[in-house]
Amino acid sequence: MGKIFCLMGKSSTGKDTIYKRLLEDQELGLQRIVPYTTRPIREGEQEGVEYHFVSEETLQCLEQEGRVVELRAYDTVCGVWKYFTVCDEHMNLEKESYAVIGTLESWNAMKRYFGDQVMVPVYVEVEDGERLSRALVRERQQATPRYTELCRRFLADTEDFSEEHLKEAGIEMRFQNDALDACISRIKLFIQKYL
Ligand SMILES: Nc1ncnc2c1ncn2[C@@H]1O[C@H](COP(=O)(O)OP(=O)(O)OP(=O)(O)O)[C@@H](O)[C@H]1O
Repeated sequence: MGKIFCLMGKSSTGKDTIYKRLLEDQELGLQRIVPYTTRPIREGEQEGVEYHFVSEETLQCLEQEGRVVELRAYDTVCGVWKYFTVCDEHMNLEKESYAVIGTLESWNAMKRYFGDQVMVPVYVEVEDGERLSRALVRERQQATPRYTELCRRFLADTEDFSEEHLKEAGIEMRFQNDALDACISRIKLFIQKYL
């Protein structure tokens, strides 16, 4: 049976960077779970790459079939957009293992759906001052930096990833992302024990 390795952590802890490197690693052979959304496709995006872009009707069908693993709905100025994970025909847990980036909420939902035997948490941490500094460097590079949103997320993280919430979610092991390569090596060794 394959595993699903779920990368979690506060904002700017390096989840996306680590995720890409893990997926590139041929020795691990981890697969991606392409998320679904009901938001319209944007220029430059491709169906099945960033997301599977589906209608509200398709979402309802998937829900009726019991295939929706977790769902988040956002009330935007363009209407309600839903982002969700589907256990679809592309998934083959008998043969493959997967990597995903998750929130604590999606982690809990995936655990309920796939069970403890399948789900493995990979929780990434960075000292707060360093994390804020990395977030700022990244935001400065954006065409329109959104510093208010950066601050909002930074503060929200404290509550979202409180020790209490981590304990409830059964997350004990932590990976410090100080030096990137060393952190990825530690995560790789950890993952290999399950494969
Ligand atoms: N070990 C590291 N040392 C220095 N910079 C790093 C390290 N790891 C990642 N970074 C940088 O920190 C920034 C945040 O990393 P990344 O975008 O991967 O984080 P994230 O956890 O996916 O963030 P978010 O959840 O906010 O999208 C990026 O600019 C990335 O290049």
